[in-house]
Amino acid sequence: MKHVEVNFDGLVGPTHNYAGLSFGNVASLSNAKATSSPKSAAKQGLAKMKALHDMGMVQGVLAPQERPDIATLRRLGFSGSDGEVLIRAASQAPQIFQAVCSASSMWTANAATVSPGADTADGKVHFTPANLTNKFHRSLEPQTSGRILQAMFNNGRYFEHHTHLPDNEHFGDEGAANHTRLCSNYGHAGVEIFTFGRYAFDSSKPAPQKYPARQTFEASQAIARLHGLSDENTVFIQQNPAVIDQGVFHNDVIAVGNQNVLFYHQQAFLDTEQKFAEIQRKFGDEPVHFIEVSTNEVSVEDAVQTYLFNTQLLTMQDGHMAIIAPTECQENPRVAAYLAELVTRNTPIRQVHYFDVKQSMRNGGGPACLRLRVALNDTELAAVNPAVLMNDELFARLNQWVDKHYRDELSVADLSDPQLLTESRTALDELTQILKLGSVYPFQL
Ligand SMILES: NCCC[C@H](NC(=O)CCC(=O)O)C(=O)O
Repeated sequence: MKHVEVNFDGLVGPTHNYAGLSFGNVASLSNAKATSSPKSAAKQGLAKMKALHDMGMVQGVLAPQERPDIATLRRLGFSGSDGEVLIRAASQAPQIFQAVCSASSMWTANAATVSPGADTADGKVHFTPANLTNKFHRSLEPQTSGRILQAMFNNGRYFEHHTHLPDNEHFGDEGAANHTRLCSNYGHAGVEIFTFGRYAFDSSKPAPQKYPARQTFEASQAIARLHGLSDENTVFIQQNPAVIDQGVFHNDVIAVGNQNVLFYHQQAFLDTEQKFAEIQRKFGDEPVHFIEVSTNEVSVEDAVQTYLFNTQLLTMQDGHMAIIAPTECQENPRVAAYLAELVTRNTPIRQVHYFDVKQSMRNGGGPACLRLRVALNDTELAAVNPAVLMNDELFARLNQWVDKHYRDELSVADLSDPQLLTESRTALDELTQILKLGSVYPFQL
């Protein structure tokens, strides 16, 4: 049986904007209030999806969420017609209003944690949407993420969907951005590495001082239990609190893994030596390539600015690996030199491909944030809703859809235009037909 890793990229929604909502995420705060381009953001994302499809990867699309989120504004006491709710919230509580307009569901690495059937006790692929409790604008995502994932992986024989963890900081869960899976082959049981930022129930343990640790140890453990993972194929490792305080708000800003490679920064973790020995022991006889980037080669600051580690590490059809990097890496001489040298070393990584995803980068989301990985065998892949898988026709159709519905420019002030709500709902209604998702949005239920 053949096994592949499918990347499901988030399609950028029509309200993509820069509102400075993510304390601890340097790019989000420094680009607050800049004018965005939802149309070019969506097209940059689609171009990356199409390029990966053309490289021979199986590529999927994950639909965006309904924004502005009128249902949440009603829960918060704003009333009247949908237009009145919007106008009232925008004038009475502009910050809350901006948060319910965020297109942050585009970063699908935070949509869920996924464990492939090779790792789970019942042999099914398990999905748990991330509760994203640390940021209000992101905490609005899990229910709709769950419905969209159900509509994409809609077969109880192969796919198991869990409810997101309790909505509380103790169980703060950021999904696959803090989860890496190493394996000798996508179809073999692997080692699932859960990286957490702090212990929720033990304040004596190390924790960041300046910026929040979004993922807790207890949340990571709950996901491993829900997914039926064994001790022998899980490792829990703490992120170095000092790098969280330098803007590494998710582990995928400082490390990325694929198959037998873990590419990481020297300062990424705590107890690195001991934990890597555990990873190697659980991985088995074949050696893991632990590719460490030292602080001398690339500083944490450069890593945060360029997203060197928020890259996709993909196994190409010839068995070698390629790095999918943002153009910010190419523009930084130290990082560009590092990558040029890396591909000449004796490791599985042989190529680097640069992509312009600047619209997403300005909010702190690189190529890896934009995708959710799902390792599947042939039978499971055949059970995935085929309308969400990228091909030439879907690429053309989605580009036309973006051209028809998206604005070229959007400023924070434009978010209170009632017309934007109508445009967004019209676009999403049509999208659910293109992707054959059925009714997934609050306005459709
Ligand atoms: N994995 C990348 C996630 C980036 C995301 N940025 C944001 O939500 C910024 C939105 C804004 O500031 O408008 C976050 O921090 O969770």
